[in-house]
Amino acid sequence: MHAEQQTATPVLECRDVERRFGGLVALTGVNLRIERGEIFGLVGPNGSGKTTMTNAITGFFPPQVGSIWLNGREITGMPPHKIAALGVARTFQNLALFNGMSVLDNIMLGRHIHMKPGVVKTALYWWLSRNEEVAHRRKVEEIIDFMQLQSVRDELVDSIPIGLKKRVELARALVAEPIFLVLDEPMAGMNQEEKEYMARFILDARDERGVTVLLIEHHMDVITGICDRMMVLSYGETIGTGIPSEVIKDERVIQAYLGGAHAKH
Ligand SMILES: Nc1ncnc2c1ncn2[C@@H]1O[C@H](COP(=O)(O)OP(=O)(O)OP(=O)(O)O)[C@@H](O)[C@H]1O
Repeated sequence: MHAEQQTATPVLECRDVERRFGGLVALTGVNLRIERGEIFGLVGPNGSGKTTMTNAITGFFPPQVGSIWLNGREITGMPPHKIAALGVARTFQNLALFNGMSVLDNIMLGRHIHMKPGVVKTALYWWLSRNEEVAHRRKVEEIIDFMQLQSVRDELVDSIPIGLKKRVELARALVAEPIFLVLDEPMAGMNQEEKEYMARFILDARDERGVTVLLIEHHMDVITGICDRMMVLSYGETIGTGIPSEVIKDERVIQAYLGGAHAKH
């Protein structure tokens, strides 16, 4: 999808977002519009505000100024679990898996937003709960197949390599059946082959599961390879937005980021 295919209601819209931490302005005047089915890249040097942006969108650190909209509904200031329940899933820059638990159980945790709580219900309507559990398990198995994790499904998550751990994180996000997926450096620490696999899974998540993606990534080859559009942050401000092949030629972007020590290929 390209910019000219804009839909009436974007999946995600940020209007004039500002986030401060004490005296530090981590984001200011950030406007962002992500259309349905886009893979949107967010790049910038270390400390430019990328993770702050994901934390603002997912409700962990709401903006103090501006607003955030999901499918036309304002979500500014909602707690993270409510935003998750509206269809936003994320993976974290530093792995957030539960060591000591299997790959399967880690992925199963991603279903919690679809599980109905209540001991009473479980006790009185055990048969209904069982049906529900079967449905959750079916979804989890579907995603394990989709992410090609069958061979490690029963392994402890601590015992598998980093490339597979990142895949488990993506699987856990996908079992939540999100409409919008925020990926914070999903390829960090990966070798070339693992990066290519991950890029393929992200494309398939969009193409086969209809997920719209915000992708934070330092590797510019990944951004230019799979993103429809991108935005560049520098010191909390937007310095470029558009189609990757054009944005990477912008002099300001080259100065702030691509020509700097942070660019990785
Ligand atoms: N919880 C916080 N408390 C205080 N300062 C914070 C907090 N989170 C982020 N910051 C500051 O906000 C600025 C932006 O940080 P952020 O982590 O969003 O950058 P980033 O672009 O994601 O960097 P990196 O590529 O290193 O992950 C930095 O100066 C950082 O120190």
